[in-house]
Amino acid sequence: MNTAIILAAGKGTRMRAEFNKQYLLLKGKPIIAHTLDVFERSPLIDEIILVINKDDIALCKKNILKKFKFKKVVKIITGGAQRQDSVMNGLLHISQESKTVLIHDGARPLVTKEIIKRCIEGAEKFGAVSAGVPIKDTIKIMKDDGFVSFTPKRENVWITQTPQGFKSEIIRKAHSFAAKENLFGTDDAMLVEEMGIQVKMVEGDYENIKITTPDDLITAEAILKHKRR
Ligand SMILES: Nc1ccn([C@@H]2O[C@H](COP(=O)(O)OP(=O)(O)OP(=O)(O)O)[C@@H](O)[C@H]2O)c(=O)n1
Ligand SMILES: C[C@](O)(CO)[C@H](O)COP(=O)(O)O
Repeated sequence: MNTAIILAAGKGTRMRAEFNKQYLLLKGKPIIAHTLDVFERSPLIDEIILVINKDDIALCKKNILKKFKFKKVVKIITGGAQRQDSVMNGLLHISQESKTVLIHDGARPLVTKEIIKRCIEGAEKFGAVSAGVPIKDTIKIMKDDGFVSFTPKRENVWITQTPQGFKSEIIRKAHSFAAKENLFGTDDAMLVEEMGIQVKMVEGDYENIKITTPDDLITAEAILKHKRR
């Protein structure tokens, strides 16, 4: 059984919208509905755990789940203060039979069934994977004083995306380990790496952007218009 944990319990601060960015419309449809739709339509996903803000539950049930008839959303869980806490809450509710878990940002609505497939197959084969794309620009690692510390070789630098996929026992152990050691990661793969487990990068898509700031909405609209999705 394959489970998707879809994270939508953030505050969307950087979006500077009047309400949570997950419910902003993209081509007339809420961002979170776009995201859920791709996982709903993937034949490889058996169940979806949706993690949202407590205050959004009633609206989400009415305007998203009922309206778009998502049948694979088996549980709606409230998130936590940090993304990592929201993931942990989601992990506590996956089915016992779940062998593979994909963890995905609800704010990445342009994910595709092909990326989902690569992440599931990669997680089954390697135990831990992350979607990503090779960086196109040169990266500078900075010192606190604003001067460059060093420039990593571009061929070794990827932009991390989601989904990130894991064998369920690996990601459960990683989050328990992080909680015990008081480790914080901005993604889930970091926590697995901290346990000395290698994470394999799998091909994401440059269009699989995270809707974080207002300009990302313009980019996403343009991608959807161009793709006529
Ligand atoms: N406590 C949190 C924080 C984030 N997320 C989710 O994790 C994804 C990636 O986080 P990000 O893009 O940073 O969203 P926000 O935290 O809402 O944005 P900001 O940092 O601008 O407040 C988003 O789908 C967000 O809803 C979550 O479920 N729970
Ligand atoms: C998980 C992630 O999307 C990988 O790039 C990113 O780390 C999420 O960061 P955020 O600050 O929670 O958006």
